[in-house]
Amino acid sequence: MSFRVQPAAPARPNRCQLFGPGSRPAIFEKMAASAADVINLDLEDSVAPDDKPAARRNIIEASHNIDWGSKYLSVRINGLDTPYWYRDVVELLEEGSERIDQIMIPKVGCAADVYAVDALVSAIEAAKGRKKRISLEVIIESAAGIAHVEEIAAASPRLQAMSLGAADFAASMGMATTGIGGTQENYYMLRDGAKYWSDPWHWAQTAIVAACRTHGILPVDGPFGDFSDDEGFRAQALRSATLGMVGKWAIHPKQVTLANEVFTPSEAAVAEAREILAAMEKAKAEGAGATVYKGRLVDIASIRQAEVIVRQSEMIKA
Ligand SMILES: CC(=O)SCCNC(=O)CCNC(=O)[C@H](O)C(C)(C)COP(=O)(O)OP(=O)(O)OC[C@H]1O[C@@H](n2cnc3c(N)ncnc32)[C@H](O)[C@@H]1OP(=O)(O)O
Ligand SMILES: O=CC(=O)O
Ligand SMILES: [Mg+2]
Repeated sequence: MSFRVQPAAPARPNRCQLFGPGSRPAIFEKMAASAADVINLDLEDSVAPDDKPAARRNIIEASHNIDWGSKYLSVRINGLDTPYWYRDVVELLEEGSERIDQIMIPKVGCAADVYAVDALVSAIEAAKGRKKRISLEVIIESAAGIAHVEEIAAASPRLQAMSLGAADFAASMGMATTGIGGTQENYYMLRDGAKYWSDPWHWAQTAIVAACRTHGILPVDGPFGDFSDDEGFRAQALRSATLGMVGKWAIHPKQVTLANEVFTPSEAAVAEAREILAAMEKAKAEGAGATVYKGRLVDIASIRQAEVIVRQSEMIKA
């Protein structure tokens, strides 16, 4: 480990972030009753321009009137290139209740984008005497966002989470696809006439995970657009979890269970992790730094790997 120790990410479950348009208040109660850890009420791309003011009102009212239970309540504001974002922040924090936990900033391209929102949030909190310190989350969904991902991750002590937004990311990168996440028909290797599909989101995900882990932020996989394709969602989510992401968005309620399943360590995985820890305790007592578990090497690094799984499981149960 570097002399600069890797900070821990916020210790709260973030297995599924359920989205819903702020212009559709009829679904807010259903979102609150869902099994998602995080709720994202949207003011951005799922809300038509003429509906933005009404959507703000709906979200402000819902922050006062709906019982959101223990959910982490986040509101996605509009991008900093629009005329809407400052009113989103001002109205939400001047009139919204203390129940709002977080603001999500879309299409972040550099650290200064986060700094600008942080400054506005800080001023309103102080002016209004708000008690709860609002946290921030960002979406990496542009060429600039991925190019500056590390400085963005370091941009504010308020920053808790960072998602990959596959739809806007694909558009910004000029990718030849209209698919939101998952396997892309034309992204394959060819060998002896057989196609082997590859993952075009992989490099962006790993860049996000590395930036997040460096700065103690939760890395999250964004939307999977085809909500009729459960197996496609599961495959994408399993890849994300394997790479170190802690959760995934749901853009339809049926994706919540799928995300929770993938991002909750299975009993078998936890049992195995505990066995590895026990095997290493025994090795340590015998003066060894490495031993054999089920025919394979485990050593002191295996302790750290196993602890990731045990910690995740205990945090979810708490
Ligand atoms: C690329 C991005 O930026 S993604 C993030 C922004 N996008 C969003 O927020 C979109 C979120 N999702 C939605 O708006 C909707 O789910 C849609 C438009 C995709 C589909 O909506 P519908 O056509 O109503 O879906 P469907 O008929 O299958 O809904 C089934 C039930 O779930 C409810 N429901 C639909 N969406 C949601 C939701 N996001 N949260 C909670 N409940 C929901 C419906 O009201 C319906 O309830 P009912 O059985 O009591 O009648
Ligand atoms: O905002 C999300 C995206 O995929 O774009
Ligand atoms: Mg987007």
